[in-house]
Amino acid sequence: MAHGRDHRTPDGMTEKCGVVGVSLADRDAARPLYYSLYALQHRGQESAGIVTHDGFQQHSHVEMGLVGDVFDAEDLDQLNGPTGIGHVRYPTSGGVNACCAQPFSVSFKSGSLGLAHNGNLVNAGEIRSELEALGHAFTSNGDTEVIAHDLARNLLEADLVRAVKRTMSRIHGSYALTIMHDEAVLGVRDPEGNRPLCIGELDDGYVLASESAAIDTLDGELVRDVAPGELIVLEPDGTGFDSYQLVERDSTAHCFFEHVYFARPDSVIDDGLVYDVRRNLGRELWAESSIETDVVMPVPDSGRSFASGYAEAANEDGAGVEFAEGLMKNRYVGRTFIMPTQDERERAVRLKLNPIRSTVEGKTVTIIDDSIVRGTTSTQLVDLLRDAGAEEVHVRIGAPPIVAPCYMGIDMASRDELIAADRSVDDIRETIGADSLSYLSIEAIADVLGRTKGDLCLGCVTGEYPYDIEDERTDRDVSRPAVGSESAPADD
Ligand SMILES: O=P(O)(O)OC[C@H]1O[C@H](OP(=O)(O)OP(=O)(O)O)[C@H](O)[C@@H]1O
Ligand SMILES: NC(=O)CC[C@H](N)C(=O)O
Ligand SMILES: [Mg+2]
Repeated sequence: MAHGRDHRTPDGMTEKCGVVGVSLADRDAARPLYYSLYALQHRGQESAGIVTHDGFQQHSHVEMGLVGDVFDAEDLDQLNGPTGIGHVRYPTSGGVNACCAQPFSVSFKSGSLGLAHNGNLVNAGEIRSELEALGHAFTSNGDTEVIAHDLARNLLEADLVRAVKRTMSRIHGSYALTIMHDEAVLGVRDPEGNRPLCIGELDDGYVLASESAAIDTLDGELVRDVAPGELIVLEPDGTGFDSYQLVERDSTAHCFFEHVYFARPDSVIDDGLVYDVRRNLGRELWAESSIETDVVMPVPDSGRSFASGYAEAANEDGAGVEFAEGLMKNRYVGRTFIMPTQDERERAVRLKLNPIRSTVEGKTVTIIDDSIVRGTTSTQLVDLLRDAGAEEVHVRIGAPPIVAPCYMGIDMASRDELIAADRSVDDIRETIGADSLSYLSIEAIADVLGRTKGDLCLGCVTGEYPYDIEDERTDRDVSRPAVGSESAPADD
């Protein structure tokens, strides 16, 4: 659902975006781009757009709204050309309006540029001021246009690969980009690997996408993840791709929350199937905080794979628990925690989830969810389950407490909205009204993801960010903090 899109503040935040890029041998890219954006709709619901190139000129269709509403058959027919990029947006920088909708198009002396961005820059303001001083005029107040202008400027002085490298040395923060320079399609992943991006092979071409589920939708094969700091250039005739490792870091900062909540369970991210990761996190959750219970129940949607792993591990231990889908989800209500007002979020949770009385009446129930952000979902569910006759309600969460905001592009609200920012686990338990509450440890997250803590971005659960955010704030404007300079890669 397009949660309260009209009510969002001009600098409102949130979720993530999805990017795609396609290069085909001998057919228009518009429909494959459209289907792959449809597969990534969960990553952004504010606007959608496609830019293609037919060898002579660029074609663009970008509008506010959901993928299915933004494009009709006629729009797709007009998007000519075998190469193109696409975007679904959830704003993290700039307005919630058509000016900030993507892909951005820039025309300049040596060609045309289209650019789609998932992520959030922390030094966009600084670069914008510099470019403005050089005469660049911006049409939006977001961070993505800044990348497009910086790259266009570099392309006046350098070849494609060198220009991208220069831009990568200037921008700081998280970014997965798909770019069109004339008919060439490029993919770039930030040096910390914070945002996902992968490459897929089709019968007649190649595709770049935020998540592999988009490649599946096109009946393609996942080739591999784009490496942190890597540039991929798709051959314009769909026959292959070139790779350039432009920036290398000693450590990465992969967003763990991508695996826990954002991505689709059927996507493979950084070599791990999200479904398996969530099931294994659920198994760890049982190992760390088992409790006697009659019924284990997922909080749909994102809690599902965690709960199946939890119940499986419990039964392997001889706990004899029943696994029940006892919370019915209204399929027309989407993600709730991103809604702008508390009133709307509460209403949405009630609209979204309804318990099946017979699965809980007279029973000890354990509900499993991936995360608690503001506590809206868990508070209401505990209440609803008690009203439906549950004797005891235990809550198990497949992530650590969210104690700090996210500056890299997820709606983690401000500290004063986060239920765990200044409360102990027992205080939270009391606030949500549960008989017991346990979260998963940071160690378990790192173990299951097969990474050291130093290679993950854990800012929202530790308050320590892998980016040097100088001016950490408590409001919702994520474009303001400056980042300390990192060693820029040599130009050549
Ligand atoms: O503590 P809160 O502020 O309520 O936020 C946490 C809840 O929000 C998310 O679900 P959401 O409804 O956004 O999406 P989902 O259907 O993918 O689980 C998450 O999965 C939790 O259920
Ligand atoms: N959610 C995202 O990745 C958003 C990309 C970009 N920062 C924007 O706000 O448009
Ligand atoms: Mg949920």
